[in-house]
Amino acid sequence: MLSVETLTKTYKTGDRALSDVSFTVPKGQVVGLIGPSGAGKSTLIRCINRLVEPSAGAVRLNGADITRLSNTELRRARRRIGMIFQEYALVERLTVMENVLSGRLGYVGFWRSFLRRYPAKDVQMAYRLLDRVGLSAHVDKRADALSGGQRQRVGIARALEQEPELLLIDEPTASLDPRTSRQIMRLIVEICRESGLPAIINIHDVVLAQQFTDRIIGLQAGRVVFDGTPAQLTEDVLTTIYGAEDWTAMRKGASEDAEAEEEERAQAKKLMDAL
Ligand SMILES: Nc1ncnc2c1ncn2[C@@H]1O[C@H](COP(=O)(O)OP(=O)(O)OP(=O)(O)O)[C@@H](O)[C@H]1O
Repeated sequence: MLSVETLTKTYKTGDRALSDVSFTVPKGQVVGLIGPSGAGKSTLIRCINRLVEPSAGAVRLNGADITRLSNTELRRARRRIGMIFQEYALVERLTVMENVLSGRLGYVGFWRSFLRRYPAKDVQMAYRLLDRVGLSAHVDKRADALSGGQRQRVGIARALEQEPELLLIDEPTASLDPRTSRQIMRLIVEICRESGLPAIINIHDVVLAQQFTDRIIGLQAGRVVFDGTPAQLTEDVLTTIYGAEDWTAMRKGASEDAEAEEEERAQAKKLMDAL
């Protein structure tokens, strides 16, 4: 379980990015983190793994307060926090398997990883995970030969190869088309449920967050202004989080995406019927 307690961050510039943010995420729960640009979503994710040092408050992962750890202890704790990124962060010239195995870098010694001699159990786990994310047929391909959706699947398998106790996910679908985005969100949520992993997903796409996550936390100017189920996220709440103008624009964008996709589907059906 993850517990964030009165977390506050003030940058050196004086910007107060987070104010007294508190919530807990139980095992297996997927939380969508939403809010307008500058609300503090990235800062929150980065404070949880201490890529950004919090100014005050605590972050407890299964009991241990991450904000109080020494550098050595922090390195060890970070092994247990899997990150998934918008731009995948793969090593392009390495194979799918090698990219997944790099999730073990925090565990194996330097020479072993340098020589790419991973223990057999790590390799077995990587095969199992690649099968789970649907990439069994692409194990030996170079990362730069994959589609965006396949790359993100490698990113997911690499994070899981760390045997994490928490997943922090930053805009996992921002570089993907709407259909692939839904597949990736579905995969992430299924995996978290089946392995009891808590996850926080920083996500711009409110419709996608509502469709797939268990719970949504809305940030505005560094404060939690909504914490509830997707069903509780009403138009009124969204207007409060984003402001009337921005929410109307976002909603219009989302319905245009859905219309474009419907159109695409109809075209594809016509083509199939004509064959
Ligand atoms: N390194 C930094 N130094 C100073 N201020 C920062 C820094 N990083 C972020 N901020 C400020 O902290 C606030 C929150 O920024 P943050 O990037 O966390 O928001 P966000 O919700 O992730 O935005 P976006 O959706 O645009 O990525 C903003 O006011 C931002 O200007």
